[in-house]
Amino acid sequence: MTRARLSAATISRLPVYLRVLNAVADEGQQHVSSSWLAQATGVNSDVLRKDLSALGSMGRRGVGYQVDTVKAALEKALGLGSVHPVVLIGAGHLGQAIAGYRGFSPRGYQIAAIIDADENLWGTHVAGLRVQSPQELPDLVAEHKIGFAIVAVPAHAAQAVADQLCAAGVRGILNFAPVELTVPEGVQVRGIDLAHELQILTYLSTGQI
Ligand SMILES: NC(=O)c1ccc[n+]([C@@H]2O[C@H](COP(=O)([O-])OP(=O)(O)OC[C@H]3O[C@@H](n4cnc5c(N)ncnc54)[C@H](O)[C@@H]3O)[C@@H](O)[C@H]2O)c1
Repeated sequence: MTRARLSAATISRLPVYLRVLNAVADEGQQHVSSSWLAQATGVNSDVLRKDLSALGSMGRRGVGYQVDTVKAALEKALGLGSVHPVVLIGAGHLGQAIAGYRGFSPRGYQIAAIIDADENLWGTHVAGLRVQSPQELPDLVAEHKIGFAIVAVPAHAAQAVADQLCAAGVRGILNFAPVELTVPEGVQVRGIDLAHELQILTYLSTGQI
């Protein structure tokens, strides 16, 4: 199995399977059936079986899935098990909330540095980390071997920030700014837009935006 063979849709479901299996493992359960796991994750059982078979041959007829085995395969596929340092760009309202979020480290991500262009913020601390200037970005990326960035700057600044990140060697950007980023081949961008999600929800629930 190579991770590249998984579709984006499959990859997006893997954390959901893992979250449910972690809860099951915490309760001491060792096996789950595919139909139970499908229901618990809200995924069609054919889709679930296909997703998990892409990670290896794990399910056994009559026994189901061994929780630890599937968890290990999911963690490996998602690159968990090691800590991924992340740089956060933008220490404003959203940046501060992200920096304070405690859900990253249990899943293998650690905010290693925070950058902001506002010199009034340099030297102040957010979630225990010193806010640093954009000039320090290349050194920070190299020093902490940072591969990922979270962008929480205004839309008009986001492309320039993305350019700086790519030049510094960052390979993956989680972008909260409401703008499409252009990046070189080999760099991945995932955009998150809560208003956009609400619009989709509105359409799905009322048929109107
Ligand atoms: N995706 C979402 O659902 C969602 C939700 C809230 C906010 N946002 C977006 O997140 C971004 C931040 O929102 P906010 O409310 O935190 O704004 P904010 O104004 O409170 O903070 C933005 C911070 O970015 C800094 N900044 C500006 N240009 C910079 C640059 N070139 N390099 C480094 N830092 C720079 C500013 O100094 C400021 O501290 C905005 O683009 C906003 O639209 C997205």
